[in-house]
Amino acid sequence: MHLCQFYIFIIELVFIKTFHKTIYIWYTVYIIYTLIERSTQDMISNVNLNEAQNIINQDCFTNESILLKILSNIPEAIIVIDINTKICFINDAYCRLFKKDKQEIIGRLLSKFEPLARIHDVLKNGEPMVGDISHIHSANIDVVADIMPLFYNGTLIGAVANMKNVTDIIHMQIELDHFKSLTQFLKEELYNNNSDNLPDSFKHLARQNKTFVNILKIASKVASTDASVFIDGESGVGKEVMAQAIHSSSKRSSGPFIKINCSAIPESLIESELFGYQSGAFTGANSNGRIGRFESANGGTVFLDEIGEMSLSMQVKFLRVLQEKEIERVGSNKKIKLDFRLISATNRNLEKMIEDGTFRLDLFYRINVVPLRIPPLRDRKEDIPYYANLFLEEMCATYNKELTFSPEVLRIFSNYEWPGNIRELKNIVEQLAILCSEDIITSEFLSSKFDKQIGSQYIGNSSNLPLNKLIEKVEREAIISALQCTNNNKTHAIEMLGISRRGFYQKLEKYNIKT
Ligand SMILES: Nc1ncnc2c1ncn2[C@@H]1O[C@H](COP(=O)(O)OP(=O)(O)OP(=O)(O)O)[C@@H](O)[C@H]1O
Repeated sequence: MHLCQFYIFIIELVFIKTFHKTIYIWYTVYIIYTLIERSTQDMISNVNLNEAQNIINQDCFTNESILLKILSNIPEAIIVIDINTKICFINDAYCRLFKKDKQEIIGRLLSKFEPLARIHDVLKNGEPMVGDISHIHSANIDVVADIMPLFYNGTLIGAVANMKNVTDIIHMQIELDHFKSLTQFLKEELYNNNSDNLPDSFKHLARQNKTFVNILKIASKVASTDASVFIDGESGVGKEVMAQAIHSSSKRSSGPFIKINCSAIPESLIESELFGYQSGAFTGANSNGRIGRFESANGGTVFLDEIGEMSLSMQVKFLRVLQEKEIERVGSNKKIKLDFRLISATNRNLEKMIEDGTFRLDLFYRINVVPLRIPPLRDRKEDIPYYANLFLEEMCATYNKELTFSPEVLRIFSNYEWPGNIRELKNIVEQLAILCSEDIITSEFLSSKFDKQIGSQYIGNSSNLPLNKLIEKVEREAIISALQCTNNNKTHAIEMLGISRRGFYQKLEKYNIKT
């Protein structure tokens, strides 16, 4: 449709409108119909093959004016200058990009108003420049350019450049680089192993195991942010303990820590449990209404435990709350804004559940901003004596006793697999503290599940060694173990081993044990 046709259309419309509404509508339909018809005819004439063939037969593609027309219509900005930098040709895209008028610029010297343009370098050395990205000062834009020298009979006579505006891309690239280095910096900060000592809330959670100490360092750093943390690990490894430590060392520590055990809430009660309800919301509801778990976590931390046990319908409800950070109580349509930090945990493989279609990927992304994987106790054996002594101290305080472990028991504990992890260890220590009638807990008090470890604690698979070698091996391991149990306190280790101080130091030297 031509522009003038469009104007006629408007004038006709305005004119007729002053007469009558019905005529106006019919006339509008008529005008639109005729315009569509006319423009269709235009299109057909545009693709008139005979006419096109005639033009081609006139050798149009070698015709200078047609070639210039083609150049003019190319969407990339094109400029041709001669050896003196005089501008000989620019196309329409160039005028648009640099906001220049053809008449104003043709014949002028480019070196006068764009002295730093790369095209001057091509004029100097006759070498092409391909994919060159540069900033054009006069237009304050960034362009990517291909610049070719123009030779005539071997003599350099000028250069041609075609350019594309990449200002937005360059800005995006700069932003991307900025965020890349920021992410890198934050990653290094987060995972930096040589960081300062752990804050108090994390200190007591581990002693020697490097992997776990590093996890604690990450957790302590992330605690100061509001990022969602996702903790996974086998049952009893200490996921809830970790969540508590993060909360305690966060800026929300004075706020509530609300645990929601996803497997413990029946599907029918979920909404009222989580979101609360208004008075009279349903039969049997408390007449004063009740606030839900999310609302009671306001200003603090929500710990979503066993998140892998959630039904898909429950996941949808959770996702909405996490996205919008607002809830509606059952029986009310008033939205309540909430402010809480989310820590979730599971002992299930969520990646596998996503593959199986039983866990939503979008929910996974929302909860899993900083992942923390807690290793099982069998992979951090060096801390077993520490945990055992820590729990024994607690139990002694509870049951008003004074007990210690014999080194042998601590060695047995260190060799056991602990399928129930720290929870199992804590339970065993409590049982022993209750049952043991003597000051020192020896292997006699251990249940039959430790029989394998009792039998092989020193010998292991070395029973084919000659006796003197076997004794040396057992001695060496007993000393190392006593040192581990006492956290390298030599006086206590000597007491545990029941040997003289002199004998202890001789053996340290003999077995090359570094303390
Ligand atoms: N690092 C630790 N230091 C001291 N006690 C710990 C530590 N980790 C765990 N415990 C103790 O072990 C027991 C189990 O810990 P917790 O409940 O945090 O484990 P969990 O991984 O959340 O278990 P589940 O997956 O079954 O919910 C608790 O009694 C806890 O006090």
